[in-house]
Amino acid sequence: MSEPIRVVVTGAAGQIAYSLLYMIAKGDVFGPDQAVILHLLDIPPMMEVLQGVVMELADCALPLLRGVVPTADPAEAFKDVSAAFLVGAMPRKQGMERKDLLSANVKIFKVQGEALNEYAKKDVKVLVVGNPANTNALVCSKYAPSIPRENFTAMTRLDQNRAQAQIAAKAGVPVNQVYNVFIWGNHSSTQVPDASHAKVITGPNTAISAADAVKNEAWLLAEFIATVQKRGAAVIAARKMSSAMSAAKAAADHMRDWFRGTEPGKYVSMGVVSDGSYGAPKDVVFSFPVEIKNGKWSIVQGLPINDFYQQLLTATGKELEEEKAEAFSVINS
Ligand SMILES: NC(=O)C1=CN([C@@H]2O[C@H](COP(=O)(O)OP(=O)(O)OC[C@H]3O[C@@H](n4cnc5c(N)ncnc54)[C@H](O)[C@@H]3O)[C@@H](O)[C@H]2O)C=CC1
Ligand SMILES: O=C([O-])CC(=O)C(=O)O
Repeated sequence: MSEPIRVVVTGAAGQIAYSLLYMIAKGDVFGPDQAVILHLLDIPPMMEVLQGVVMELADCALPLLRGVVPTADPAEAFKDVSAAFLVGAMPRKQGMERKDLLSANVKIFKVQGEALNEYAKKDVKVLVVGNPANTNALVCSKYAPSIPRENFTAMTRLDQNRAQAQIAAKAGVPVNQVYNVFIWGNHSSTQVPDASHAKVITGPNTAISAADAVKNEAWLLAEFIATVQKRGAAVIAARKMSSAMSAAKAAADHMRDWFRGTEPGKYVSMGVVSDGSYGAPKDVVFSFPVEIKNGKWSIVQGLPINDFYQQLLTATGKELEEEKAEAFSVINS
């Protein structure tokens, strides 16, 4: 058993954290041999609620959990952390787009970027979940210049998991028989769920394209895309609150793969600072298919993209550039 690592979860008294903390503390993310000390950040009015979460974590009697630090002080929360789940932010309500949260949330990520810069380990891996996640991650990275930009990522794994589940249901196979469906661009309704490279496992050493498995190209190009793009809003309409259990699972998946790597030939979606690959605008946080080895992600290169998807990629990239401009005008106002 190695030394415990320190992991911060912000918004620790909120709904996503309620599921996520359990997954981290029981070893789903950093593995069964990695002990953790959890730093729980929330705002001062939530400290009593947070104490309840601390009590429940103790009552789970989890052997990998070696300490819990509940706090409202970013300096204490980010001190020496190796991984940061930035969840704490306002969620949207019915009828809103995620970018409508920019003015409420973007300043949180400036403050937390500064705190990461000052107090976290320099190799900290940061996952931004709070919406609008891509632009918040970009802002956070800008205010943490001493930490490499590739250490700041935004969550599009929930969208990928949704896409995988839709294809599995349509093809009539378990979800783990579907791979290489991924998400381009923004975690917003302009995101591009791309099944054109996806495969469905049909036997011990055989796989066919998702198109052949679902036998319905029109569905893949229209209803599938729209369902994934609008799934967050559909959950809000039904639950009157935004996705939480599935968001926590996706955050755990994202960080697990980042720390522990992806299987050869299998891609995952991550919002990362764009280098302009596939014609995406540079210097926005854009979701790409990535492969991960030794704790480092790299964008999968050379995938053929047809005109249909290219147009959608251009539109989601444009939205990210607009969000970026708005975010910095809010910060500078
Ligand atoms: N990227 C994605 O796929 C997804 C993102 N989200 C986003 O995640 C965020 C959190 O969602 P929920 O947990 O459902 O919300 P919630 O309202 O249940 O919890 C948010 C928590 O953050 C805390 N908080 C607010 N400002 C903070 C600050 N400056 N520092 C630390 N904590 C702070 C609040 O007090 C609250 O306890 C929302 O912005 C939501 O839209 C939700 C689902 C999926
Ligand atoms: O839809 C929302 O506002 C929450 C979210 O990001 C999602 O469920 O994908």
